[in-house]
Amino acid sequence: MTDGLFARERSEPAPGVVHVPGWLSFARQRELVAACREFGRGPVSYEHTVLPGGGVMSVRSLCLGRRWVPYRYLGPEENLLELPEWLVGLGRAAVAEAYGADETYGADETYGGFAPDTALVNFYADGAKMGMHQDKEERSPAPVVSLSMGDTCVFRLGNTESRGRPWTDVELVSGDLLVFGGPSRLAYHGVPKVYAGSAEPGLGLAGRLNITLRETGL
Ligand SMILES: O=C(O)CCC(=O)C(=O)O
Ligand SMILES: [Fe+2]
Repeated sequence: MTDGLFARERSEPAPGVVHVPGWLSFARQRELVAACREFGRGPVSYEHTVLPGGGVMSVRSLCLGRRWVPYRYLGPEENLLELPEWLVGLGRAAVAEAYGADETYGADETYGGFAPDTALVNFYADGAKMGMHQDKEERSPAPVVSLSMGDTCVFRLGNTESRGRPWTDVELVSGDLLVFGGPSRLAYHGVPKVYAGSAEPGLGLAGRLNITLRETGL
C-alpha cells in the first residue's frame, strides 16, 4: 500500500508481532465503522471505563461477547452483545495473514484454530489515549488481533518486563492489521497519541476506532 511518497511495508516490529499496513480495503473499513456504530446504538453504548483506583479512561469502549471489566472477564451469562460470526471469521483471516507463512507461530494449532470469544471495541475521540498495559486477563496463549479505523495513532509496543523502555513506536493507520502473539503476547503496549483529523474524510468517522479480538480461554 502507498502512503505519501513511500509504501508502508509489512513488518515484524518484535518477535510474534506482525503489522500489515492497509490490510482492510476502504470498503471494508467503511463496513466496520458502520458496524461499530450499530453495536453502540443501544441498549449498550460506548462508555468510559472507571478503573479501581478511581481513574477514568479517556477511551470509550464496549465489549462483544465476553465482557472485560478491570481486570477480569465476566462469565458468559453476563454477555450483553453477541460477537458476530463474520467478525470471528475476519479474526481468523487476520491470524492466517500474519502467521500463515511463518512456521514459528503458524504451525501451532492454537493459532490456526483461533477462536476469539470477545472483542473490545475502543473509540478514541479527540485527545483520547491509552496508557501502557498488558492484555493479560486471557488464559489462552492465542494472539490478539487488532484492527484500526479512522485517525492514525502511535501504537507503543513495549517489552514484557515493564511499562518502560525499550519500546518501538508503530504508526497505525486506518485499515492496518496488527497481530501480537508468540513471545510478545504479554508485551506492554499503549496508544500515547492519536492524530486528530487524520482520517480519510470519506470514511465518515471523526476519531479512531480499534477492535481487538481475543480468545479468553475462560
Ligand atoms: O487501540 C489500540 O490500538 C490498542 C487497544 C488496546 O491495547 C486494548 O484494547 O487493550
Ligand atoms: Fe491492550
